[in-house]
Amino acid sequence: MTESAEVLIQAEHIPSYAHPGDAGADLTSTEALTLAPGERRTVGTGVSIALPDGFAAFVVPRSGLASKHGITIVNSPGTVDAGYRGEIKVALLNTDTSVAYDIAVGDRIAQLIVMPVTRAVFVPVEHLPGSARGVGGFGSTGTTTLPSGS
Ligand SMILES: O=c1ccn([C@H]2C[C@H](O)[C@@H](COP(=O)(O)OP(=O)(O)OP(=O)(O)O)O2)c(=O)[nH]1
Ligand SMILES: [Mg+2]
Repeated sequence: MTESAEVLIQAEHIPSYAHPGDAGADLTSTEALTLAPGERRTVGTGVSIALPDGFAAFVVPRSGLASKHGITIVNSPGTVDAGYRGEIKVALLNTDTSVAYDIAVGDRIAQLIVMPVTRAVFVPVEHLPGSARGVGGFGSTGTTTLPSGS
């Protein structure tokens, strides 16, 4: 990862990248709580940032919490706008149907990915240009392996 951007921050715990080259910086919980099976809760991180213009940050789940415990984020990826100055919060969901999940203060609950974004200039038209895909979507190509060369 070669690109970097300066992001102004106020935080109890500065989000940290676990390894060089990681895309996501881990966000920690400011609260101790237990997520009952099926429960969702919006949890504080104690982090407020000012992104440069032309950037956004995305709050995304940690794969370990998801695969081991079923902990995900309801609105993933949560979008943090460049103009947002409030506390970044994480809308956690325990998808497990039988096991509660305990979170302690300082636990890493999500990760933040900072990315450049493009604002669209929407141009209304009568007809959209054709494309190879056309209107096919939502599984239109099936699930089995495509023939090689396609
Ligand atoms: O996971 C998230 C998603 C959003 N936000 C903050 C930053 C973002 O800039 C703001 C608004 O988010 P969004 O636009 O997704 O929510 P909304 O429901 O459309 O609220 P609003 O009407 O304030 O835009 O909430 C978070 O802290 N965590
Ligand atoms: Mg919004």
